[in-house]
Amino acid sequence: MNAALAALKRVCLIGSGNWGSAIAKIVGLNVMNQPDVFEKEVLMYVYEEIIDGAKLTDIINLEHENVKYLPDIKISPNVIAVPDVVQACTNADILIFVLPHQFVKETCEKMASAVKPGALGLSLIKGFVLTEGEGIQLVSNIIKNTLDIETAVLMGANLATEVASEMFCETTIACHNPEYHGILSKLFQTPYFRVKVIENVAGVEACGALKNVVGIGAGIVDGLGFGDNTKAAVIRLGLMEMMKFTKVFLESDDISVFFESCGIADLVATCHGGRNRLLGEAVVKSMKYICHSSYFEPFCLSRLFSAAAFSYNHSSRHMMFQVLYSHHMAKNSCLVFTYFIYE
Ligand SMILES: NC(=O)c1ccc[n+]([C@@H]2O[C@H](COP(=O)([O-])OP(=O)(O)OC[C@H]3O[C@@H](n4cnc5c(N)ncnc54)[C@H](O)[C@@H]3O)[C@@H](O)[C@H]2O)c1
Ligand SMILES: O=P(O)(O)OC[C@H](O)CO
Repeated sequence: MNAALAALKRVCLIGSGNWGSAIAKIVGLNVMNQPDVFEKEVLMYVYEEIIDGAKLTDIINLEHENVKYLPDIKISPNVIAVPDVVQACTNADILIFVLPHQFVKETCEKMASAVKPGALGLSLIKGFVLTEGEGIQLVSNIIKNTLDIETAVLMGANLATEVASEMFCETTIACHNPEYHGILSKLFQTPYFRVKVIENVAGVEACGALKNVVGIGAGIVDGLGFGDNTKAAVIRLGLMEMMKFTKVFLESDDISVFFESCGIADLVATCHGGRNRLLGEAVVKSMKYICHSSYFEPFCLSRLFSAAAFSYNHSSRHMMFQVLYSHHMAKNSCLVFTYFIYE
């Protein structure tokens, strides 16, 4: 192992929402319990908000609880909330990114001059970044290219509130450099949060992003009251589409990744207990009918990474749900999630 890897590691968290706060609980305790591996203090960048007249950072530092995004869960006191992202990342060796994907690029640009050369990035962000011109990009590539650091990912069937309540689950970490595998396990593994580390970063990350789309489809099925058999069909078809996407757009034939926690397990968890599922259900219940080719995006804001078209004909009970997620990616190529459900 090289000298840089052997020195004590300073960890920071970039993001502090529902998942960021749950992960802060794990990382804070693991860092404290391994003083031979990690520095004790973990700075956590918190996008400042005022809650009942008080700053969220002050509340977290006084009460050791993120009262807005993860109430009733205590975070260990060595996790210090800071509102300045540059302060949070300065001198850190491991930077854990857990922001909603739409904020990642601007946040990295602010951090660029302060990040330690040779630091390791780790993205827990599930989504793709869509920009005019460059099309769909992996979040890990945005971090890697903006900060010039190696970037790993962590994805899995990890609904934040369940993890925070210490209910058993598994997760998948992917990192190209095997020298980091051990330290990443030490940072995240607990008796209830079981870590497997592999090397297929793009495959793991694609699973985390694509399952959101299927989760919205599952919510639509729930909203329409179509039952568990239909939802199982959507999950199966969705998994096949996820595989097809990674083969076509990431040129990856590695299907083993779909059988890790980041794959089928996260798909099932999201389709039953995720917010993407809630979104799909809420859209159907609140709107009943959405014209064909109306754009889904305004309704779900950041939750969908691309434009989607949805149509439902109530009288014939025929539903079609499409996500045109490759529209901007390559000229003349367009892979489409399409669910046809007839009764
Ligand atoms: N919640 C889960 O169960 C869960 C589990 C696994 C992965 N994830 C993924 O983790 C990522 C973060 O999700 P979350 O659930 O923690 O978020 P969240 O929806 O709970 O919170 C949103 C966060 O964004 C912050 N924010 C708002 N405006 C901002 C800005 N302009 N700049 C920077 N930050 C801003 C808020 O302060 C808050 O911390 C997502 O990619 C999500 O898919 C979530
Ligand atoms: O609430 P969702 O749908 O964003 O899913 C949360 C997590 O990704 C589940 O692992």
